[in-house]
Amino acid sequence: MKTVAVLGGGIGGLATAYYLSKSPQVAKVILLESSGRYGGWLWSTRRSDGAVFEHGPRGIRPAGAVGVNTLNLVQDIGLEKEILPVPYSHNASKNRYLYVNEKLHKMPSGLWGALQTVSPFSRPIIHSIAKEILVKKGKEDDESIHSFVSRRLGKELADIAIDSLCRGVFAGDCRRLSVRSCFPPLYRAEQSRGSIVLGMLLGSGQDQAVRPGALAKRSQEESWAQWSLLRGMGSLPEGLADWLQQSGKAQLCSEAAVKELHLSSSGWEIQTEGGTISADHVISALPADALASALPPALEPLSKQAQEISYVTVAVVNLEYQGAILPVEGFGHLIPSTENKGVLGVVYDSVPFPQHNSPDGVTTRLTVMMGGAWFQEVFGSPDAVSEESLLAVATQAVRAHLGAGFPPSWSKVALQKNCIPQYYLGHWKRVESMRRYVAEKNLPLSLVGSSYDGVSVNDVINSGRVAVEQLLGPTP
Ligand SMILES: Cc1cc2nc3c(=O)[nH]c(=O)nc-3n(C[C@H](O)[C@H](O)[C@H](O)COP(=O)(O)OP(=O)(O)OC[C@H]3O[C@@H](n4cnc5c(N)ncnc54)[C@H](O)[C@@H]3O)c2cc1C
Ligand SMILES: C=Cc1c2[nH]c(c1C)Cc1[nH]c(c(CCC(=O)O)c1C)Cc1[nH]c(c(C)c1CCC(=O)O)Cc1[nH]c(c(C)c1C=C)C2
Repeated sequence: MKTVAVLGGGIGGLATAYYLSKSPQVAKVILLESSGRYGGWLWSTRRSDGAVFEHGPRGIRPAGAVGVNTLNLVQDIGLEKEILPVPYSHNASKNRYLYVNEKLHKMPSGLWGALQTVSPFSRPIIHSIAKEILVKKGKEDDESIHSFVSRRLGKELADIAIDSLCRGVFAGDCRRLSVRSCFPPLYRAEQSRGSIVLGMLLGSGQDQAVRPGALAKRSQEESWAQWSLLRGMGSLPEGLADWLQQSGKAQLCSEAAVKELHLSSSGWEIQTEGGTISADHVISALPADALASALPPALEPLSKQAQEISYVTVAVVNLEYQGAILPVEGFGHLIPSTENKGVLGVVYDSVPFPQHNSPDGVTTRLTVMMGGAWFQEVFGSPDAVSEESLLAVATQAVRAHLGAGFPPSWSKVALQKNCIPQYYLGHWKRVESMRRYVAEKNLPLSLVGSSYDGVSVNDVINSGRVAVEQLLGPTP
C-alpha cells in the first residue's frame, strides 16, 4: 500500500488518517477537506475572556470499548493534560430532566428511582422491567425504536422517555428510527437472551475489548461518566491535525472539496477543487450523500444506496446569562415531541463544565437544540429561516422552562444543516449491501464516519480504526 487518500476532515477522517499514519505499510496519507477548518461538527467558540461554547458535541463517554479507544488516542496525541472529567457522582451525571406538562421532572435513576412512582410516569419503572423478562422475542429483522420499547416495556415509556432520548441523541423520531442500528445492544439483548434485562445482566455478545492505556484506566478508577477538553471539543481535531502534520506521513489539504472519483488501473484518480490526486486506496469519511455525488456513474448502485441515507438539521443556540439562573442542577432537560415538536432539549453546560464559564463573575451557559426531524414542519426551510427567529424561540423556551425572566447577555445561533444521519428501518441492510458491493467489485474503497455504524464521536473514531485494521491488519 503506497498512498491512501482520506476524504473528509471531520473527526472520522482525522482519526482514520491517524491510524493509517501509524502503519508501516502506508507510505503517504492525503486528507482532503472541503472547508477551511478540520473537525466537521466538532466546533468550539473560544471567547477572548476565556469562555468556551460548543456548537456540536460537548461531552464524550469513556465507557465501553469505543470509549476506551478514544481515550487511548487522546493520550497518544498528548491531550491528556487538557481533559476535563465529569464523574458519575456529579450532579450532571445523576440528574437529567424531562419537560412534560409545562414542568421539569427528574428522570428516575438507580434502584430507588425505579421502585417509586415518579412523575410524569404513572407507575414505577420496576413494573415494566419485571414484566419485560416475560415478553416474547420479536420476529422482525428490524423494528422502530418506539415499537420495540412499547412491545417490551410499555407504551408510556416509549411515548415519553424513549421519544425524548431519541431526540437527545439523534434529534430524530423514535417512530422511524431503527432499534437495530441506533441501539444495537438492545437489539442484541433481545436476540441472544430474549430480554433486554437478561441481556444486560448476562451480557449479549459485546464488542471486542480494547486494551486501556493509562488515561482510560484513570477514567475507570475515577468513574468518569463523560469528559471534555479545557479549550473545548474543538481541541480534539486540532490536536489530531497537529499530530498528523508532525508525523511527516500525512498531507492535510483544506479547501480541497472532492468533486469526482474515477477508478484507474492502480486505484483512484480524485478530482478536487485544486487539481487531481492519485491514490491506491480511498477511505471515505464524507457524509454518505457527499460520497454519492462524487462516485463515478459506473458505481451507480453504490451511490444510489448512499443517497438514501437521510440527515436532519439542528439549530444549536448557545446562550449565556448573568448570574446563576438554573432552578435545578443537572445535565439538562429533554422535551418529548408531544410537548413541543420544535425544541428538542436544553443542555445546562455550566453544570458539567464550569471551567468553560467566563472567569468574570457568575454566569450560566446553556445550549438550546431545536429542529431535528421536525425542523421543516416547525421552522420551514433551513435555507430561509432567520437566526433572529431561532434565537427568539430558544430564549422563550429558557424563559418558560427555567424561569429566566431576563434576556441572555450573549448568544450565538449555529444552524447545523444535515448534521445527524438518521438510521431508519433497514439501515443495517443498506450498509451491509453497500459494503458487499464494494467487496464483490473489489473496489479499493472503505466507508467510515457517522453515516454508517454509529453517530457518537467514539463510534466515528472507532469506525476509522476498524476500516484501517480491515485494510492493513491491527494498528501498532
Ligand atoms: C449538535 C450536535 C451535537 C452532538 N453531540 C454529540 C455528543 O454530545 N456526543 C457525541 O459523541 N457525539 C455528538 N454528536 C455527533 C458527532 O459530533 C458526529 O456524529 C461526528 O462529529 C461526525 O463526524 P464525521 O467525521 O463522521 O462527520 P463530519 O463531522 O460531518 O465530517 C465530514 C467532513 O467532510 C467534509 N466534506 C463534506 N463534503 C466534502 C467533499 N465533497 N470533499 C471534501 N470534504 C467534504 C465536511 O466539511 C466535514 O468536515 C453531535 C452532533 C451534532 C451535530
Ligand atoms: C436535544 C438534542 C441533543 C442533545 N445532544 C444531542 C442532541 C441531538 C446529540 C448527542 N448527544 C449524545 C450523543 C452521543 C451518543 C452516544 O452514544 O454517546 C449525541 C449524538 C449523548 C447523549 N445525550 C443524552 C443522552 C442520553 C446521550 C447518550 C449518552 C449518555 O447517556 O450520556 C441526553 C441529552 N442530550 C441533550 C440533552 C439536553 C439531553 C438530556 C438531558 C442534547
